[in-house]
Amino acid sequence: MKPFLLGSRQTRISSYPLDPNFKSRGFGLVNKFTASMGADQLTARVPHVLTVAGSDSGGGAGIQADLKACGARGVYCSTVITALTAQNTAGVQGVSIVSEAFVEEQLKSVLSDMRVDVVKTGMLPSIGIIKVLLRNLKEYPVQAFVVDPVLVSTSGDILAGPSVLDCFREELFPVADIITPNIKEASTLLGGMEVKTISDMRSAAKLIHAMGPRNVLIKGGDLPASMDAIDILFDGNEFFEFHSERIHTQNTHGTGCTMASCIAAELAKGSSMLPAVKVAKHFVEAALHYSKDMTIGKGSQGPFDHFMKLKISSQPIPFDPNQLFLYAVTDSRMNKKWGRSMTDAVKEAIEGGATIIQLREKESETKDFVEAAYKCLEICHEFGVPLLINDRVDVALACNADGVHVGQSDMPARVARSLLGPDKIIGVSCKTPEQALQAWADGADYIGCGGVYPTMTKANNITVGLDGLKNVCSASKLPVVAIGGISHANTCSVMEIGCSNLKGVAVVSALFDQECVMSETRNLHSELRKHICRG
Ligand SMILES: Nc1ncnc2c1ncn2[C@@H]1O[C@H](COP(=O)(O)OP(=O)(O)OP(=O)(O)O)[C@@H](O)[C@H]1O
Ligand SMILES: Cc1ncc(CO)c(N)n1
Ligand SMILES: [Mg+2]
Repeated sequence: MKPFLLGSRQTRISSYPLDPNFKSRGFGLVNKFTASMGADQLTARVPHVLTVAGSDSGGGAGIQADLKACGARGVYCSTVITALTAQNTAGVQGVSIVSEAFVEEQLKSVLSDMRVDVVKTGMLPSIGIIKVLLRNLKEYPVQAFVVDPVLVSTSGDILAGPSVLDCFREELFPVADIITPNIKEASTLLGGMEVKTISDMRSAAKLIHAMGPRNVLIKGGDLPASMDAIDILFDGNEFFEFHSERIHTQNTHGTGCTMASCIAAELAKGSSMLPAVKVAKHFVEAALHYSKDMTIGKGSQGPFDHFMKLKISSQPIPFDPNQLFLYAVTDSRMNKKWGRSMTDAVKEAIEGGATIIQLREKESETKDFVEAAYKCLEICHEFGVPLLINDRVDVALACNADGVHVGQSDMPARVARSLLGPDKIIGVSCKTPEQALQAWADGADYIGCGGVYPTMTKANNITVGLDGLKNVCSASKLPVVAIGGISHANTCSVMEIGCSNLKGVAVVSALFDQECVMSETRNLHSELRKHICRG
């Protein structure tokens, strides 16, 4: 990924909206609600973008893109719908324009009640709707006004006819803090002027700036496919070029709406214009990259995944207590001793029957750990086996592992849960009934109890014995896996303590400090199965 090439000199862009010198173009710095707010309310404020745009039934562009972009960027988004479109991945099949009166009713409902920081517009299909909007913004001033002059969809369908062009140029643009035309829109706004190169984009930005907006961003998504995706920002003094790698995908439906919403969201959070555009550009690039192979419909142009969560491979494997049956914990020192990579160790253990894997890496650099964890996750998911990371919540997040295992002196399970969300697996090492109850209260999924027997793997570890294990199991509301010095030889004694929530054994040396990981895992698996048969 290439760095952004921002202009060599950094011109002053009004630091917005926290800079008291900043004056929004059209609607003044202070919204009625801000002025009447106490300090307490200000500290608890939620950044808020109101989008005034059309609905896309396909969910990729328009209002739906705006909601998702703001949600992904941590900003509240309210919506005033100007038109309904029947739209999908093939194009626009129909448009139904909302009446001016009802657009006004929606505007009043939102603006008279909520504190809106930034208004962003998309599809504004009639002069009447534009005028209603401008009138209401005068009555309810906001801090910034972002205009995406939507005219034609990428599929070539008209979303706002030529009749609105004069009103755009004469009334809307002069009060906008930024307008964000794509190449075709820039050309149309300039009476058909050719916009095909970076140099054309610069000329167009300058000419459109003369129509009155504070900033003009010409988006280059539709430049020839061989070029990087380059956008040009002109603030009246200086040009800034934003370069990103062109992602080879058809899933670009809604990139423009998303870009403008993301700029609006950053402004609502208090950013100034230049960093807001930069963040928006990064966001669109990352989301396109993530979604490049996604399929939603039969048509040629798909939407992208704003939350970057839809890929099957990124879905965590849900927790099932039976996964604790044969719990393999890899050990970096043992792998080194036997000349194995972490991935080889994981693969062999899974092929031998391991039902869950934990990576316990005490030695390698974080970069190498993350890289190896990625590869292990791929292998684990090929077999439907969850992958947990010992101690390192950061590594689990970075490689999107299925969860973590934390000890009593690691990150508290409650904090890990808030960072990892409700779906990831969290295990906690416990030696006492009190710790087991705490783990349950903190939102853990299972307990690792031990050392059951003395072990060389963990220095200075207190051995709780079979009695300690029994105490923890009896007190625990969570499933338990026994750990510490467990091998083929003593597995039966462990599993026969008579606690139904003891679901399996976790092993390190018995699998990995051995010549053949796969056959040792297989042997242990058959030993465990004997217990099931008896139980
Ligand atoms: N294939 C791509 N790879 C990387 N960035 C892209 C790609 N296509 C578009 N972009 C970027 O996405 C943003 C939106 O630009 P684009 O020119 O596609 O807007 P648009 O035509 O208004 O979008 P749409 O009409 O699909 O909502 C810009 O930052 C652009 O550079
Ligand atoms: C509703 C709507 N707004 C904007 C666009 C432009 O992407 C679209 N395709 N549909
Ligand atoms: Mg486009």
